[in-house]
Amino acid sequence: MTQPILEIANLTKKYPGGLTALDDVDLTVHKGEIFALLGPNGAGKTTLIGAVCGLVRPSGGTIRAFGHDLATNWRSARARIGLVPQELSTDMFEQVQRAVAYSRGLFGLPADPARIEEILRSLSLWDKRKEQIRALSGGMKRRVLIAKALAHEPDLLFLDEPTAGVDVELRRDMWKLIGEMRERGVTIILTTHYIEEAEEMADRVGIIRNGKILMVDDKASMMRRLGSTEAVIEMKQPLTDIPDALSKYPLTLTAGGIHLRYRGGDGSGLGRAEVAQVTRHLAISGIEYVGIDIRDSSLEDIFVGLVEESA
Ligand SMILES: Nc1ncnc2c1ncn2[C@@H]1O[C@H](COP(=O)(O)OP(=O)(O)OP(=O)(O)O)[C@@H](O)[C@H]1O
Repeated sequence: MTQPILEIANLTKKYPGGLTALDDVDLTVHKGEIFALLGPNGAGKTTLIGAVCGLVRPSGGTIRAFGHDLATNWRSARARIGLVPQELSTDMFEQVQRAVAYSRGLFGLPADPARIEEILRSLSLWDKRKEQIRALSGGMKRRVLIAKALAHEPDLLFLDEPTAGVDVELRRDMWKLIGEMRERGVTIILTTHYIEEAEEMADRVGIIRNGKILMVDDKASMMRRLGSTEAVIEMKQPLTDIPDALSKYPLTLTAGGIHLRYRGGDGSGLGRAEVAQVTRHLAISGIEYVGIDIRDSSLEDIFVGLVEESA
């Protein structure tokens, strides 16, 4: 996973009116990876995708895709990029199969009914191929968007909030489908509000807010770097002080001394090991406790923390 497919440097977008939607963004995505761009509403995710797909004109910076500078070599790079937008804007009266075949033609590729059939079947759209898009359910419309984006067999696929507003079952199907596309060698960049989605699917996660990339890392090292463990040990009798022998651990007393709280570790298991040491010490010292509640931070906790910190 070393070959860069997309290299973005110092990318800035100021919209007329003065809003800076992208602020000096650097980002490199490698061949074959699933990259999730995670950020709250208005963070700049759609603008970033739009800049790569030629829908938004950057105010500054460079974008290279497949080794070509998009400013000078846009057409050949764009033909290898697919975009699944958030919403279907055209084609409502068109039949599914024709709309998908048309998308392929837009990129100058020869018609290939067998390929279109394969795409429609893989998205469970084959039975609906003769239906008008407007007659489909929301979930099926979303599948049509994906089929249209895959029709010209892109090497790099952008999915802008692929599962926003879809039910749990369809979300699972989407995840499966994205996994299958990756197996076929497609590099995937998806935007999402759903931490669960980034956690489940992505190899690497970029967190964006106010047009700035706050952090890019693979999930495991993000958790190691920013993760922590929290535990509440419920004492049988309230403690007045933390025993001296436990002073090296990140402990506090709350709930009138009934709760001995631990907050520390680094997401690598250290926190749990330290909580075990604390309870062992309590047992040896004859200090009784009646329960332990222990929890490792999730990517969600990390995301919320980062976004709040930068607010
Ligand atoms: N055409 C435009 N003109 C002016 N401002 C715009 C335009 N498009 C987007 N913006 C603003 O740029 C900022 C970034 O918007 P963008 O749609 O890129 O965010 P996003 O992260 O995709 O948000 P969401 O998750 O809500 O889709 C927002 O403040 C938005 O209002």
